[in-house]
Parts: sequence; structure tokens; C-alpha cells
Amino acid sequence: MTGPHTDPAPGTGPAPGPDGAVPPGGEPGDGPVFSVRGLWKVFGPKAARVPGDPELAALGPDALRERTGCTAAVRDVSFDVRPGECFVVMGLSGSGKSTLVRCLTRLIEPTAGSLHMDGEDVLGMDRARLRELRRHRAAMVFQHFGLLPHRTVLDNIAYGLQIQGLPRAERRTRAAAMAAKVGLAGLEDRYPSQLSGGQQQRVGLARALAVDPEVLLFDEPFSALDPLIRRDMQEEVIRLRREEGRTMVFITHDLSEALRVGDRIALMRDGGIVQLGTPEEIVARPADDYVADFVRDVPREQVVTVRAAMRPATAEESAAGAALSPDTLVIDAIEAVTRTGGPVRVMDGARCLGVVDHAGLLAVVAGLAPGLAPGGTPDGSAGAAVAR
Ligand SMILES: Nc1ncnc2c1ncn2[C@@H]1O[C@H](COP(=O)(O)OP(=O)(O)OP(=O)(O)O)[C@@H](O)[C@H]1O
Repeated sequence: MTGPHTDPAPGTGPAPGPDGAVPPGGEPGDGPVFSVRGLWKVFGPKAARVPGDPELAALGPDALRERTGCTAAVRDVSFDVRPGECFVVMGLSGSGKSTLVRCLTRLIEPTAGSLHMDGEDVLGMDRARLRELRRHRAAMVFQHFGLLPHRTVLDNIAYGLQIQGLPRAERRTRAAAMAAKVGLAGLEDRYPSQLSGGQQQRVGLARALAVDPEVLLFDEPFSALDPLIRRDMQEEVIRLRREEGRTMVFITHDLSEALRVGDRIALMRDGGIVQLGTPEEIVARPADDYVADFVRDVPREQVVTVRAAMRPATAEESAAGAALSPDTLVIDAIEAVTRTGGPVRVMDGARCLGVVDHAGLLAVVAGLAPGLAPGGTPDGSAGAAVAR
């Protein structure tokens, strides 16, 4: 099942992304970094029969376990990870996040479906090519850091480079640069046990970055950290993505973390993706009651833009007055509207899209704006997308 919340329909090769054709074998950077179609991972006896049997594939988790003894950890999932984005995989414990992300580099072998990286068929790779992918192209940052206790910070960071076979002097130079980049300068000669949790995770991050991978895969990297340090590390990730444009896949069960670091979020439940969208889309237009419940307590004004709050402008209103860009968050628009005392225009270049006023902004805060009902849209029509 590929619902409207997922990327375009599965095909035999990587399907075109939303922004155009993506031929298999295309140059890196042309299309999606990862292209996943109809992916399944079933654990249990004779797992392979489940995806191919419509009757079994349609069963819910409990019924499937009773009938077959199997668990569908990943269930017919399709999406693209676009170059330079932070793609968040979010869901409650057991929803399939880790299994899905491990399937991307075949640390876990998918049961069915197709998987391409830069147009190359990952499921068709031999062992040498897979090793190359894991060492050079996709680096993982783990929750429990995975540091080597008897190696110094510098040697831990350099570890991946050593595996790659880089000469010692070069890898130490590169490792020192990475240490500085993630705020570890001066701590290079310490051992992991002499570092705080946050510092240890910085080592994990530097080690992943040192191999200069095309994509970083984060498996709940910050969930063991206390809230302040965690926030620091989230800022670090946001900064790295902004400054380096590095593609990231980021697993978390924490909604506020997902909203903060994610360009797009895939929300998982029982192995499937229930909604895939920008933070604003997920908060402003949850696909169903499950998602609505998930995002119920999110301060909407910090995620939703004025597009969800505006109303049509009268001729007089659209002609002149203060203006905001359509990407302005409601929380910032509240300030602007309070300052001007009246409606403020939402301008896309020279075009007036509408106006926001007190009533529209308050409706977003209260969760009453038309765009905030499950499946609703700002203009009340079905299916319009919120740009970001
Ligand atoms: N090796 C395995 N054998 C059998 N079932 C498994 C195996 N690994 C995972 N599962 C099951 O697959 C489902 C998804 O697990 P997964 O670890 O991917 O979830 P998760 O969302 O990452 O959870 P968490 O946030 O707790 O790490 C769960 O029901 C889990 O029990």
C-alpha cells in the first residue's frame, strides 16, 4: 500500500522524485540519495511469503503474529531521501525505525522491495561494494556512541580513516580538524571515560564525519543525553547541515527533536509510514487521528507558517501596508501584527497571497484554523500542499 502520504508510486527502478526524473545510474546529486519503494522487513518463520501474499500482507501486527509467528517490522514503505535534507524517521518504540534505517545499508537484509542509492541498486551490491558503501558513503552515529575505550579521542575519530587505509599522519590531521569542527579541540588526548556523555557523542559525530560520507545516519543519537546537552547537539546537527549541506537520516522517538532538526519527517506506526511531510504539514494537517493525537501538544505557532493563518485580502488591504513572507512562523507574525495593529499582507514577491490578522493567528494558536483539522487545508480545499 502506498498512500498519498508517501513519495511517488513504486516501480521497478527508482521512481521519479517529486521534482523530476531520476534515472537509475544517474550522477550522484541528480536525484534522491536513497530511493525506497515497497520495502518490507519481516522477522519470523518463512518471512518471505508475507509481502507476496495479499491476505497476509493485509493483516495487522497481532493477527499476523498469530497466523504466521512473524513480525512485519517494516511494512511496504516508500520514500526518497533528497540530497542535503535532514530526513527524520519518527515513531514510538517498536514502530520499525531502527529496522528501516538499518535496511538502507543492508545491516539488516530487507525481505522485499527495492532500494537504490544514487540510482544504484543496493540490493544487487556484492559484499565488496556494500563494504565500500558502509565505509565511505553512509556513516552511522549510534545512541551509545560505540567508542573504543582504550583509544584516545583523536584515535577514535581517526578509526574509520584507519579502516579506509589512510596513512597515519594524514588521518591524524583530518581527525584533529574534525575534533575542532565539533567543539572537541583540546580534548584530543583524553580517553572516552574521561568525557561527558555530550562530549562522547561529539566524538561519535566527528568519527562519522571524518570519512566524509555522502550521508550520515543517526540512530537516536541524543536520547541518552540530558536535555541541555541534547539541545546543544541538535544545534550542532542543524549547523552541520546548513553549513555543509550534508544529507542526513535521523531516527528519533522525540517529536520536538524531529520538528527541530527535520526538513521532512516520516512518522511510523506498526512498520508503515502513516504520514510523510514537513514539520509544518504534519502539525498543521495531520493525516489521521493517530497523527493528530501525536502532535496535539505541539506549540503550533512555532511550527506553522502564516500560510495556514491567512485569509483572502480585500483590494484595499492587498494594495499597501506591512508585509511578511509566506514562510514566516505564526509566532513571529503575532509580533508583526501586534506592532502594526491591523492586518499584515503575506507577500510572495510582488504577489499578495492574503492577509493575517489577530483572529487568524489566534485560531492557529487555539488549533482552530481551517488548515489544522486532520486532512484539512488552509483554504478549506482538499490536498493543497504547504510549501516550505
Ligand atoms: N531480530 C528481530 N527479530 C524479531 N523481531 C524483531 C527483531 N528486530 C526487531 N524486531 C521487531 O520489529 C519491530 C520494530 O523494531 P525496531 O527496533 O525497528 O523498532 P524501533 O521503532 O526502532 O524501536 P525503538 O525505538 O524501541 O528502538 C518490533 O516489534 C521489534 O520487536
